[in-house]
Amino acid sequence: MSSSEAAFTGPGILLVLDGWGHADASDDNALTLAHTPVLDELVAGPSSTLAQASGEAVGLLPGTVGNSEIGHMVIGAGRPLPYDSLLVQQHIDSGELRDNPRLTALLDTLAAQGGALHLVGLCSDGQIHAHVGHLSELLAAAAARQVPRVWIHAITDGRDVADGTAGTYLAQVAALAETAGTGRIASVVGRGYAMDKAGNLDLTDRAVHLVADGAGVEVDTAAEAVDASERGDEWVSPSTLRDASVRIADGDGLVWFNFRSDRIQQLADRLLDHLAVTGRVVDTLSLAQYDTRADIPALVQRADASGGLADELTAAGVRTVHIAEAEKFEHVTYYINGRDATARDGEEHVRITGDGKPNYITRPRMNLDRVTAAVVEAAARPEVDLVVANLANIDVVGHTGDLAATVTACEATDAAVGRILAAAGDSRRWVLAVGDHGNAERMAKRAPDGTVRPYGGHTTNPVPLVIVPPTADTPTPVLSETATLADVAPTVLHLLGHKPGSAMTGRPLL
Ligand SMILES: O=C(O)[C@@H](CO)OP(=O)(O)O
Ligand SMILES: [Mn+2]
Ligand SMILES: [Mn+2]
Repeated sequence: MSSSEAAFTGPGILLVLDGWGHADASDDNALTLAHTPVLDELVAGPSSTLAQASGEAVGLLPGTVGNSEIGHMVIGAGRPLPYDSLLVQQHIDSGELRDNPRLTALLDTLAAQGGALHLVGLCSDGQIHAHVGHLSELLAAAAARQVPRVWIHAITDGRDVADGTAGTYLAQVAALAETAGTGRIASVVGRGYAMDKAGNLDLTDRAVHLVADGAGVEVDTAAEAVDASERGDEWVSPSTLRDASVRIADGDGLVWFNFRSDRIQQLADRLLDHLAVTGRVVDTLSLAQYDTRADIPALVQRADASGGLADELTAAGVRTVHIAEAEKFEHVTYYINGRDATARDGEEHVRITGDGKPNYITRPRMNLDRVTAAVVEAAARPEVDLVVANLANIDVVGHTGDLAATVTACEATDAAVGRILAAAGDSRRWVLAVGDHGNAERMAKRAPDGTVRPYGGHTTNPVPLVIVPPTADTPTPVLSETATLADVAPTVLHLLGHKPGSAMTGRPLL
């Protein structure tokens, strides 16, 4: 029995530092540029290793950057899960998507009755919410079934891919439509409007009226809409193509091609509500399953993510408190529990909110102080066996692409981790700190045209995974060299004195 086994079993804190990736020091690594003495000491210690958090290690296509959804799902499941993007690609490669009976029925009805097909989704190859290759397959399917009119409602990115690339992707979409022999861009809108997930319905409704009614700035080309943006690709004003001036008509069809639900579902529900109240019946499908209020049939079903930490902890009667601010609340509850929002017996959810719509560049601390205080408070409760928390700053501020703000976010996170470690020591709790994917360690990227631009997106880098003993005099475990996010749940169960779940393929790291 290694010493760490005896000394470590007891209450703890599972702390996800969102966007905390590992890369060598460089002038675009906000984490190494920042003064982070606490994190530096953790990463340099013997109970620190690097965990793979992207690509096949977590159930993504090889070479695909990690993301918060799959990151938290795999942290909770204790095994890689085939993510929606991978499942969609498999259905495309096998021909199943094109022949999907739900899709062919919709397309054949449109062809027979002369209805238009509207395709709505994020136009980039970021692989976090969508991929233009999936749009290409839908265009080919529509062409094969002779749908008379196919309109593309393009959402521009600038967050999963470098800002300033939307024009390139829209040109690619036009070329894909040309190749498919059908499809034209009818509208263009930034994801800031179309993919808000924080309930800012004023933003969502701008996208609703654009897609449904063609209400937007009139432009002659999609590039004109992009070039007119004063706030980058994420905030391209809702723009309608003059020579299309499309509105969705009764009897048309609508297919959503984002494979990830959390940032498109608000638009999907609002748009379907608007169509319903304006008397338009529109057959709607989504590429993958959505968590919308409306029941939207999906072309590709999700992988089962049950049998993870939440199920195992509930079965063992372990009491947990899950804490995050709004930006990452679903991640430490719904996703980490295996896409299940139901709080288990013995599970408390604490959602920290702030005041108003923060500008993360001017407020890189976000609501970190409130989140930290909630973690410290939960850690002091002896009846709480496990605190599960997410500190959002490194990722959310990293997405601004602003290096200075992200450095500040890293430094604030470092101090917060120091406070949490002190609270853990006071209540003799171990801490497992881990990133869910990389982000801040790479804040610039060479664009296709060779220029180096700010980059706020995720990375394929491994993430630090550190275990801190409950007290200074407890032996410090030496962690194995290689790990993946699938090893977190088995390790947490081990640290709580339980064996890994039978569905888990990851293994305890000590
Ligand atoms: O903000 C988001 O929706 C994505 C990036 O598009 O990041 P994350 O996976 O960290 O939520
Ligand atoms: Mn994340
Ligand atoms: Mn992110």
